[in-house]
Amino acid sequence: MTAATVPGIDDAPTTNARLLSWVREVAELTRPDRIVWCDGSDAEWDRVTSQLVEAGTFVKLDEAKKPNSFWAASDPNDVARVEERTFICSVDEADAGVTNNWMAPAEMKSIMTELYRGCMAGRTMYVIPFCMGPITAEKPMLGVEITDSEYVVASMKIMTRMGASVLPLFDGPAGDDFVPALHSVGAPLEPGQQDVPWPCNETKYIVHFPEERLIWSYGSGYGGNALLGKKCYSLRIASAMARDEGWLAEHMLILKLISPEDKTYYVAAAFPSACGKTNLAMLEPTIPGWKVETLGDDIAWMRFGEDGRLYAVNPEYGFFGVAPGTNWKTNPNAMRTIERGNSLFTNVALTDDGDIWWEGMENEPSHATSWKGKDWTPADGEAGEPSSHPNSRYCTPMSQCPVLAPEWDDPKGVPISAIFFGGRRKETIPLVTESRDWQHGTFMGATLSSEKTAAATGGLGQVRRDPMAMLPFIGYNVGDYFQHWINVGKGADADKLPKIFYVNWFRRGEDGRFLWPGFGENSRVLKWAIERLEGKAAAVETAIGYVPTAEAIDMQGLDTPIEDVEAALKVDVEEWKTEIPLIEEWFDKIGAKLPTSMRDELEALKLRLGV
Ligand SMILES: C=CCn1c(=O)c2[nH]c(Cc3ccc(NC(C)=O)cc3)nc2n(CCCC)c1=O
Ligand SMILES: [Mn+2]
Repeated sequence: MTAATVPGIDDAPTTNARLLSWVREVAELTRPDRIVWCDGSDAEWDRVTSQLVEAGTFVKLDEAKKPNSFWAASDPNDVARVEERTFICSVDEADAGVTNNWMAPAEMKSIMTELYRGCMAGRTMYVIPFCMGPITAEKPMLGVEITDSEYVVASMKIMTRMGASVLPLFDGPAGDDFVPALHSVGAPLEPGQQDVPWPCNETKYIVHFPEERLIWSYGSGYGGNALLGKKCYSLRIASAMARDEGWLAEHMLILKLISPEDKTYYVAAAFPSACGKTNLAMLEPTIPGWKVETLGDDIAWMRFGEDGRLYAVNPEYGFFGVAPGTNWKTNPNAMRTIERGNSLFTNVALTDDGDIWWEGMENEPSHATSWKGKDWTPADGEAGEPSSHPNSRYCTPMSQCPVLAPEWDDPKGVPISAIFFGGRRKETIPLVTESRDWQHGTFMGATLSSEKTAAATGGLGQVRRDPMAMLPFIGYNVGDYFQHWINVGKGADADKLPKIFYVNWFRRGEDGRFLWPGFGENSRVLKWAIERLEGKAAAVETAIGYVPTAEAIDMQGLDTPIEDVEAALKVDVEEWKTEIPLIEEWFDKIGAKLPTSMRDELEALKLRLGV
């Protein structure tokens, strides 16, 4: 059987020659039993979700509790991004840099071609045309994911604009530049062989060929590895595009802040995973009269507008959020979004009455089915067996978010007034620090540090450098990435650039208690930052940047003792002196491609600290 005879090969709803020949080539190699061109319709959703229920991958939730929603359990060995199996296969190794795994493109292609050979036997090859960002953009950012996973088809309908709505674009000028993204779970089926609920392969490769704008993924069915429009396209490939074309593809939320005087400000913020980034994106401010609306919780593409300001769009169409810790206190808007249904829940607990539950959510069930498909009770939780995996996810349509900003789909994007970098540090780093200028702000982002989280496999709790929270997502050399940020600043009108701030919600006192109440109270920090932009708020110039005194923070209604706020804001020169060698170690690791201006910023910091 050649590709030409695969059922579905001629159902192509497009005349895009490049796409047709790529689909034929892949079908030739992977040998699927049939080809389905995805149209993103509700009928298609019903087909693939029913098939997943059939296969035992999905359990349909109670219609009254979560309409049109499903619980899914992955293979316990396929639960997170696999950073050690993620590669940037640039032509030159130097372009991958020290923070990426690299292999020569030709070698990687020969290895993966053999893995792909016949890998879709017994399966359906789905062709998913999608668009990252508004389809009305001047230059729609198109991609096509080929996959043999129904789970991916269902998830991509939530996370991207996909199917019939984007197809016409493939027959227009943007159609020539679509990013091909090939995915297989790597589990061919022999005739008559019974499938498993979560097919995957012990051998996993998540590979990017940046110069070709090409993505090859094999062996994992899990979100970050398999939904290729997200981390693979919108960050790793897009960051290489952005470097070449003079824009920014960043791991940032986008939120809209509305003051009591009805003034609007847009903020982008980068935090490593599990730092509460989605909670900030959907914040319920505690200070009267202030409102937050959401534009995105994970990725921001920022381009200069005619007025010289940076305009951000969110390339995604849904939220793929960390479930544990999400509840009616920490993120009521996320809870309201998922309550509306049309969502997928992976590696969370299934309650006996057909709903989902996870650690931190209200109303702990006395019995449930754990993410491993086993009986679970709170006693198991106490015995260290959580009901849900720490990296379990909800996948839900953005359009259902009650505080979604009306301009969420505006192809122009929104003008960014402030950029926040932040990490999870129990000491040294103050609650909020304003940068001296763009270059100093770039240094803050470049030296961002955070305690490790569950989103990636590996140790929990220790501090790691995570520049701009992009460490796992930079599609090229990290030193060149910093240089690109510096170049963006140089090419712009200084007073049109967003002001850069650094925040840390997680500082603890001697007794180990959190000094700052966080969550909705973070609106007080956002307010201070906005007032700084307006020249209305006070700050003290310190060795590390401009830091508010506790008095400069709006404390009305806050029952946190002012001593705690002062401790949260303290710049302890001695502590910072211990930070310097850690930064030097990080800069030495980057080596020759580290921009001299970053070295200069470090030397200037040492001077200001009296090191
Ligand atoms: C917009 C909110 C950002 N944010 C925070 O600002 C934040 N702060 C903290 C630490 C903290 C935890 C509990 C309390 N207080 C009580 C009463 O439990 C205070 C601070 N945790 C936080 N979290 C949860 C992090 C894990 C995902 C968080 O998301
Ligand atoms: Mn993320």
